[in-house]
Amino acid sequence: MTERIKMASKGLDFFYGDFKALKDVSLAFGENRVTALIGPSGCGKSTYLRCLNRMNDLIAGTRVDGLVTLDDADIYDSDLDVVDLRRRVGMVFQKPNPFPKTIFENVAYGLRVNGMTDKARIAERVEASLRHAALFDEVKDRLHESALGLSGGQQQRLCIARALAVEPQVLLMDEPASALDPIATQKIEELIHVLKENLTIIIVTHNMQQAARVSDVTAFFYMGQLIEADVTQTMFTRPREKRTEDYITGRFG
Ligand SMILES: Nc1ncnc2c1ncn2[C@@H]1O[C@H](COP(=O)(O)OP(=O)(O)OP(=O)(O)O)[C@@H](O)[C@H]1O
Repeated sequence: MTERIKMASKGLDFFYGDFKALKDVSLAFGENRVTALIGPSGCGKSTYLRCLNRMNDLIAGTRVDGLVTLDDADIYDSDLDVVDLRRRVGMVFQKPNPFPKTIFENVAYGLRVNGMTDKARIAERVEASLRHAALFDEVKDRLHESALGLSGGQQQRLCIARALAVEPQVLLMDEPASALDPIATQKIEELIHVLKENLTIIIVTHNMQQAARVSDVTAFFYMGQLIEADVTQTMFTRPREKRTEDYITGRFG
C-alpha cells in the first residue's frame, strides 16, 4: 500500500545571510505518520521545522531555495496566505509559552484570530481542544484563571490545545518535552500517539528513546544535510550510514 504524502521538501536550501544552514534537503512526510528529526546540536533540525510553516520568514536576512509542499501545493507560492498556512501547519515549541491570559482565552485566541465570533461555538471548541490535549479534566474548574498558574507539563498541553483549536492538519513539535519531567513527558508522548490518528506530526527531539517510542519514521540530520530517513525501527537497528549509527549509539552528539 502506498501512503499518501501530506508534506514534502525537495532540494531545500536555507540561508541565514551567507550561512547555508540547510543543504538540498528532500524529505516526505506520510499522512498520519509521526516523523522524528534527530541529529546533533546545530545541524539544522529547528531551521528545517520552521521552513515547513514559514516561521523563518519572520527572521530578517534569511532565504529559502527549493520546494516545500503541503498537499502537493507549494507553500512558498507568492499567492499563498501565510496565516492560513500556519493554521493548517501548527507549531508547539520547546518551552511552554502560554499567553498571560486565562486558560480559556489561550485556546480561544486562535479561533478569534480566524474570525470565529459565536460564543457558544468558541466555548465548544475550547472544551473539545482541551479534551483532545488530555487536559480538560485537570483544568475544567479553573478555565477562567491564569494559564501561568499551571504546571510546566500542563502549560505544554495547553499550548498543544491552543494549536489544535484551529484544526491543523500538520503539527510541528520542536522538542516539546525537553523542559518537562518524566511523567509530564510520558503524557506528551501518549498524546502524540492519539493525535496522529487525525494529524501528521513532525517532532524534533534530542532524546533517542523518545524518537524510538513515538515515531514511525526517523530522519537524521548532520551539518545541514539529511543523511538518511527510514522506518524508525530500521534506523535504530540497521542504519545505512555510519554517521547515523555513531549518533544513535551515542558516539557523538
Ligand atoms: N537566527 C539565526 N541566525 C543565524 N544563524 C542561525 C539562526 N538560527 C540558527 N542559526 C544557525 O543555523 C544552524 C542550525 O541551527 P538550528 O537551530 O536549526 O539547529 P538544531 O539542529 O535545531 O540545533 P539544536 O538541537 O541545538 O536546537 C546553526 O549553525 C545555528 O547557529
